Amino acid sequence: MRKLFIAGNWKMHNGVKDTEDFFNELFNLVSNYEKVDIAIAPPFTSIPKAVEVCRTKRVLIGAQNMYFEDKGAFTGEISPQFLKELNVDFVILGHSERRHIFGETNDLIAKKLKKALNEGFIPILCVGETLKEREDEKTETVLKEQVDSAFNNLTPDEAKRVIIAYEPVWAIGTGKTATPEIARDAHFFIRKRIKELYNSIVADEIRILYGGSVKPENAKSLLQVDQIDGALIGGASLKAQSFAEIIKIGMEV
Ligand SMILES: O=C(CO)COP(=O)(O)O
Repeated sequence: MRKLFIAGNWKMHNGVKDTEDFFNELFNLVSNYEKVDIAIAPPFTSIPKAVEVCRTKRVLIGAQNMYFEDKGAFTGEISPQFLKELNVDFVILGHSERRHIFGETNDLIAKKLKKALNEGFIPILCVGETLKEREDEKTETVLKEQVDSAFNNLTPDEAKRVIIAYEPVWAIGTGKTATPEIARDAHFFIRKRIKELYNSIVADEIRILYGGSVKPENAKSLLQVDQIDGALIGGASLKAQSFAEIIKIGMEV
């Protein structure tokens, strides 16, 4: 049985003060959430505050990106060692904004994924097609390329530790959510591919989250789908109230 993973990706929102306020409010709204895993990826500069205020809580704190080298002349990049110093639990890799705004390639993402696993982080690998790719009926081709490239160099034990987030680019920040059927088909395809690359044990264990305009209003219909093992939430994770509502829905499905 895969435990639901409810994660917030704050993107470039919530500085230190807003981070502290968010968690204070969240812990007032939800105290009992042992049935699900909760995770938040704040901006780098808010991570120490998030780790501090969550010290006695069961909330995973993550980074939104990471480089694959430990140190060197890589202006603007963040070393996995620096994240370890901050006690970061997980790292989001290959988010569509990294792929499409900052030009990250499948090859670069694969290197980061291997490094994240070597350093003991839980990686959340994001995959997903653009609207044009979906309209051109290339969704499965794109997902296969992204998955194959990322897992190319991973052992079965490493593969099991990866969390995949299916985030169709056309559903991110647009208010257009994939229907539960579209999400289920994509998750099923990804899990089938993992089974072909490894075996059914890895495929059954790996968690696949859905991301793209998840909100309290649609969370139930998505989270109750058997193939959907949680959510990676952007906009609706910025406010404690809406994130708490989604956690409560996750506890009930
Ligand atoms: O990109 C996302 C999470 O990583 C989804 O963002 P929204 O929930 O704002 O659509």
